[in-house]
Amino acid sequence: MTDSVDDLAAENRALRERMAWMLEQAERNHDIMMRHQAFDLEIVGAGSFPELIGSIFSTLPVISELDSVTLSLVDEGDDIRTVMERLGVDFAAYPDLLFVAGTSQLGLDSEPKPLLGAYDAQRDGLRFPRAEPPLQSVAIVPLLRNRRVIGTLNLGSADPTRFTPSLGTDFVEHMASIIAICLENVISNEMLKYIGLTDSLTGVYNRRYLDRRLLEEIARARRQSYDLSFMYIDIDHFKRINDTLGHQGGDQVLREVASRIKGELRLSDALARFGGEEFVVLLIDADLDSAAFVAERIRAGIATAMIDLEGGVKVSITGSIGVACLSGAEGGGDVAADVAARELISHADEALYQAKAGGRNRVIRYATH
Ligand SMILES: Nc1nc2c(ncn2[C@@H]2O[C@H](COP(=O)(O)OP(=O)(O)OP(=O)(O)O)[C@@H](O)[C@H]2O)c(=O)[nH]1
Repeated sequence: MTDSVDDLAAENRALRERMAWMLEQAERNHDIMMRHQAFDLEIVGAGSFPELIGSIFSTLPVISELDSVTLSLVDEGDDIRTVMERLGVDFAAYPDLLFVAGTSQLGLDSEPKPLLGAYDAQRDGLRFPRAEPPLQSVAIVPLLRNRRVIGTLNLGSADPTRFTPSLGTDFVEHMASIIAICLENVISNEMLKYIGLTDSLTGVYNRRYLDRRLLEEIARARRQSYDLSFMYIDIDHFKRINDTLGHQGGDQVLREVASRIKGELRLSDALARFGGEEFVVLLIDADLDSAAFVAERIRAGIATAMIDLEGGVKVSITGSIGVACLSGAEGGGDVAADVAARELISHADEALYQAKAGGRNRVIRYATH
């Protein structure tokens, strides 16, 4: 009798313990689900590429209790990288964001399915360039959009039992599908942004971008008391080039001139095509003397070497440049930033007019009377 009571009590205890464990698991799963739901909302709401990537790298390892999370993205022709860099993304800040030139370099099977199992230094080393502590198991999950593989989400754990080949993949696949949608969305948004801010013929910025940037830079230059300079560059007798070489020849000249101007600038300077054969340059932290010095280099760069056009034709051209400066010492006076911007542009334009009137192929500085 006592035995059976004892047995019952033991069984009861065991059942209670099991129940407590199950409750704990259920609570833990609920917790994980809630954290993932919050993560889904966070990434769906990301407004830009850096914001999305930042969320993935900072939040996902924490909520999933992973030791390493990296992304490999397919970037044929370096388009994504080029555009993001032009939009100011600093890739050095995202060492876990990796690019490959084609899907074949993702290391997936021909049927793109998640690969789960033990960490293999030879196979996975490149996917987890900075894994610390050393990884023991990994999940390589394809990022798919309309059956196209756009990359992989790489999850690494120091726990050898975390990812095993027999583990179900629904959860990681769901996570990867949301990440893939978000990635595609932000990348196309950033591409559209880029197209809206650049000149399709030459690839340099357009007027819309420069007008906006100029306002931001004026505000910053005032806060930090440095000089801003502005350059108006106009190709001389461009109409003749079009007349003799045709519009296509003229377009080639515009592209070459844009590239020669760019070659003389610092990364912080902004070059834009204002339309037609007019280019402008905004130079950050440059007084009138240094801007005129750069302008002189640009003038020489345009005039010195002949331009090779398709079909073996060579053409020699020159450009006229007007330079003006907004002094940091004055802080642009009391006028509003948009008024200061218009003044700066019109001063450079006035100097350009003088350069044209004075015989072209020259640099003229705007002089305050
Ligand atoms: N090929 C090409 N030509 C363009 C483009 N936009 C404007 N143009 C041409 O640029 C020329 C500008 O000529 P003008 O403004 O008269 O000046 P210019 O001949 O350069 O003479 P100056 O500026 O006085 O030295 C016109 O023939 C326009 O048709 C373009 O996108 N491509």
